[in-house]
Amino acid sequence: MERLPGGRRPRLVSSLGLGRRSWEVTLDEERGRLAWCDPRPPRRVRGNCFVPISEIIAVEETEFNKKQRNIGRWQKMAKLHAFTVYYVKKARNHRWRCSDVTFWCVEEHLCNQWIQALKELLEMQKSRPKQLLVYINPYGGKRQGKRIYEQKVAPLFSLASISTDVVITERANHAKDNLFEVNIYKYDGVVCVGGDGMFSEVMHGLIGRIQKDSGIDQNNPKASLVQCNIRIGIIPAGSTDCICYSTVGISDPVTSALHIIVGDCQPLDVSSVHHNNTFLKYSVSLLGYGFYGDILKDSEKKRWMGPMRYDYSGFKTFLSHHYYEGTIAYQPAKHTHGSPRDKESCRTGCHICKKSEKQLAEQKKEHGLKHEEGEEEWKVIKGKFLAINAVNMSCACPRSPKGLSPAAHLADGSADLILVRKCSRFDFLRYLVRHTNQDDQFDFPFVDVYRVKSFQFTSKLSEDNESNGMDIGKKRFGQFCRDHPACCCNIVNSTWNCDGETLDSSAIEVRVHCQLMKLFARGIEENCKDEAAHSQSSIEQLL
Ligand SMILES: Nc1ncnc2c1ncn2[C@@H]1O[C@H](COP(=O)(O)OP(=O)(O)OP(=O)(O)O)[C@@H](O)[C@H]1O
Ligand SMILES: CCCCCCCCCCCCC/C=C/[C@@H](O)[C@H](CO)NC(=O)CCCCC
Ligand SMILES: [Ca+2]
Repeated sequence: MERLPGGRRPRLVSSLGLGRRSWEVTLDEERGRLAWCDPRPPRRVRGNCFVPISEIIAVEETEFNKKQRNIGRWQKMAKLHAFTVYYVKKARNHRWRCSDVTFWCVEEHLCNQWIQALKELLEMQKSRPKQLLVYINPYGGKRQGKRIYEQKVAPLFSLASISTDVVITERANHAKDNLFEVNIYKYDGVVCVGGDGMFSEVMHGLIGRIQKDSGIDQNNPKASLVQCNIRIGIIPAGSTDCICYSTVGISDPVTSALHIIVGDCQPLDVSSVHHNNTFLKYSVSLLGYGFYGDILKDSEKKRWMGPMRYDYSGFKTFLSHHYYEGTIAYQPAKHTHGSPRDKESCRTGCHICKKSEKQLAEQKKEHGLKHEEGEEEWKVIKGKFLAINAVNMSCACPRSPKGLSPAAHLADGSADLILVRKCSRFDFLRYLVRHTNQDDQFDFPFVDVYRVKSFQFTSKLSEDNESNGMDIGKKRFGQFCRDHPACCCNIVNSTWNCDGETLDSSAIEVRVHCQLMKLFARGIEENCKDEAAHSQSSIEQLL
């Protein structure tokens, strides 16, 4: 066997046919890649290509005649043997596609040797799922979930030899209830086909099931929750698909399916939301009061409009320009090094999230499962707000590719609390427009942003009701402030939008749980010029 530079020993090096030419193909186990190079490349064509083994989807013996173009004299001289390697091809804007390359040779045993070596290496990729539980919401987004799964995702899972149990949901909460009944521990992951609402259901089912099995009471706001190690994969087929977009960089079913196949793992912070020692919900993307709560409440009546409902209700809510009075108390996130005003965003392998992971592991070692509530200071803010948004991630989505808080981290154990105070309609519009361009949306005197590990909110109305008893008269006399009829000050409460679902209570207590769950994703990759993608395009010129 030949030696590579530095005396390293490749697993296999052979001269194999690719198209009409003979290539030197190397399976380099140490560098973890399959490489092929043309010893005599035609002018202006680069003759080196490689695929990381971690991004190979499958390898299959190929019936040569079916797959190949005319390869000239070789075909006439002997029976040829071939194998095809399916791999991830990275395209623009974080989009992944399944590409393939077929190598051929005359000796059957050489072909088999290659297939076996590649299969052995794929078997060694221990983070790849073998068995998945799939929930499909047939009514999410544009009602394409079932078609998307059957046409785009299932064939890839089957190519990668992943076996699946598929449940097509028949009602809301079907998936969540089902996760309390099935043996979840036999699966390497759970896949949801739908939008953020469907993801939320599956997350509640999984986290809830793990706490139940571990004897943790979710109603205790101070409980130290048990991490969920069964990863969730999101095949986007909803209206906003913010969680998929913010963790993968694109909302595209094939890209997400490939991240699942290669066994990516992205930890995710989860916020628990309580009211009066009662558990309400978990949130991973947006907890929004005021503007986003009102949009959601209005849009729920317009579900039949599909994804367009958010534009319609967004416009209506913008015109109504309601603001709400209340008090926020928060604990700053001192453990994390970033700030919401950072220019750098959370990306694959983020060092800030890695630090939090280390801290979490140390905490666990020291205190076991016991929760250590730091006696850290609470800061209190009273005011009139158009929007109160708490985000655990950037909340990037196709409507706003940089999101509500562009520098928020996926797994640092903190949330960004954004307070948009009473301002004119024009200023609020300027603020919204900055979500769609490169300007800083926090650079306004009426916008404040804090990185927090927990917060509480009470509306003025519930504070007044608590101190005076329920003032029914106030409610009956219409919903606007009687002292200032034109001021848009709303004496009824807004609603909390919790990852796209409304909460029943306006007074809430929120705590961020660092890396409580994991996704089949790797965060957003830096936009580097990908060497492999370059080489691949030159192969295509050759074939
Ligand atoms: N078979 C079903 N019938 C009715 N509702 C369902 C069914 N299956 C799931 N649901 C519910 O539908 C809600 C919305 O689903 P989903 O998130 O997939 O779509 P969406 O609302 O269009 O997208 P997004 O959440 O991204 O805005 C979920 O909260 C889920 O509980
Ligand atoms: C003049 C143009 C101004 C445009 C401004 C655009 C700003 C868009 C920011 C979008 C932020 C989305 C946050 C994600 C929230 C999800 O958890 C939730 C569930 O899917 N979606 C909504 O509540 C749906 C929320 C829909 C908001 C429109
Ligand atoms: Ca976070």
